[in-house]
Amino acid sequence: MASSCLSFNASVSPNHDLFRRHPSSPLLRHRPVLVSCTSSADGNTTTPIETVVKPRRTENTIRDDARLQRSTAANPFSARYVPFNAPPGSSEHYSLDEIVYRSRSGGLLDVEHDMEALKRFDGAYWRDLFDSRVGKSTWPYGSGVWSKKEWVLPEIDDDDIVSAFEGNSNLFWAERFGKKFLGMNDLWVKHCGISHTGSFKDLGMTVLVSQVNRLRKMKRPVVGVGCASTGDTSAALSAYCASAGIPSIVFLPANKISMAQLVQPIANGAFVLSIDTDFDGCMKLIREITAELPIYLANSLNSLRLEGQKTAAIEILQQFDWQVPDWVIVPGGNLGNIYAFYKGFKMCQELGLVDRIPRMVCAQAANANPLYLHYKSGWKDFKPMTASTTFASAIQIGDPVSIDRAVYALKKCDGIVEEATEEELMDAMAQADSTGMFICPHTGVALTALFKLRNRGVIAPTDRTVVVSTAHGLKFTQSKIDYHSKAIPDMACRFSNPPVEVKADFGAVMDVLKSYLGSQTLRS
Ligand SMILES: Cc1ncc(COP(=O)(O)O)c(C=O)c1O
Ligand SMILES: N[C@@H](CCOP(=O)(O)O)C(=O)O
Repeated sequence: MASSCLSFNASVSPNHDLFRRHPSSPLLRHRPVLVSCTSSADGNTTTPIETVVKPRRTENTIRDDARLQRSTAANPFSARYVPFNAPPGSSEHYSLDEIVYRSRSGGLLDVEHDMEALKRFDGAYWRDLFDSRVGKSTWPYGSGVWSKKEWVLPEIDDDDIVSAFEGNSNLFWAERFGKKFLGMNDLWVKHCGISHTGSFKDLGMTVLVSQVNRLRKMKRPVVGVGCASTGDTSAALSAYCASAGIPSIVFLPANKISMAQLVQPIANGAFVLSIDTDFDGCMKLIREITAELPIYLANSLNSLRLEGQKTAAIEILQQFDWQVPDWVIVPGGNLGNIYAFYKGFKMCQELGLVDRIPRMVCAQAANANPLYLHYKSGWKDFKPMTASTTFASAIQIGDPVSIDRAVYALKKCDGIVEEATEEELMDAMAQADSTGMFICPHTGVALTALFKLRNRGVIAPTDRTVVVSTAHGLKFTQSKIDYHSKAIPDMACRFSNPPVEVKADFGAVMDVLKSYLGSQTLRS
């Protein structure tokens, strides 16, 4: 039975930042106080632990502060690798300190948490704990990922964590876009791209690079960390590695990523290989290379990444004050993220923070749509494909490594797969931008899925719907320039807004302004 750790006048917790404030703090005087608990040997009862909150020394860094306040009590939480969707009775498992990406049978792995240990604390405990850490600068909980550390990498030492205080991204109420284009009143955009390196990959990379940092301190054979990338994984990997002083190696498909993405690993000092193939070709190569050389694999084939990415789902629930949205729409490429979202929602349900999970939609570009075709075939045979060029270049992937994870997640949440043509995704991006957003083409793919599901009446006007925006629009300005200058062959660019060229002359400027203002008056 889970025991609530809420009590009044309780002693302070050694484990949790909430209690790093002095207990007489006015903030704590009139509210229930979380206490940290140790478990009894039988695992059924929990006991509060007392700790002394030591005063901060001015020469301390936030890491020193965290070290000072650290608990001496044994950490009751743990996690390990198991085969993904293992058959009942399977005993195969690996320590997270092992370097392993595949199960014995060659299948995917998953990080399995000791759910019984986590269940000794009830949903209210976890909600309050996570809420108490938001908006603080306490190491490492100032990060939206590490504020959920017990559910992510419970055993890592805070000192080994490499974090840019990622996560805690804004959940934007898309009021005007929802009303104007969809007749919706409860549409939200989770801006995962407003982040350290401009995409949701930071959430997973902080976890992976932290674990690598730990492995290197343990003298495990990891000389560098490598990935194949369509531009966002490489940016995140190189930034987190640079911050920890770890060499990073990135395999990029030549001429297939944006200039802004290409310059990120270059600036962060990564060893950048521009390879004359597509992403799937790069992925195949990095898998072969990491099997031969002491280079740790950083793509989402490595299930550690998904532990960080799943916190975006927990964050959405938290931002809605633990109310569950009806729909969450995620653009999909290599297909790790859709499973990460499912896992985050599912853990919240299993641990009693919420009572249900949302339905999810995975949105793909029609030019790179192997999951969509698989879904349309009634989940019959999965056929990898050669993906064609798409403005949503970060999801130009034809042979996604996490196909099994994605299918599992979508089946479990009664999910849907949709696709977007180039014209649809570019129009949707322009429409969103015209209401004050500045989204990436991948988010345009997700918005197209929303348009289609609204038009078919699958998503109702009042359904609370979250569209996950996966990268910052500033990484993809060339696609916006092409669209607004109507420079795309066979595309009407219906929502383009090209600049008006005018002579440096008062009369000429007056003329164009009068005509513009007239058109505005007529429209309103
Ligand atoms: C901006 C962006 N959106 C969406 C995705 C798709 O995520 P996933 O590969 O986890 O499906 C990626 C990467 O693949 C991406 O970089
Ligand atoms: N969009 C990704 C593609 C690789 O995905 P990953 O999640 O497996 O690393 C990128 O930016 O490289």
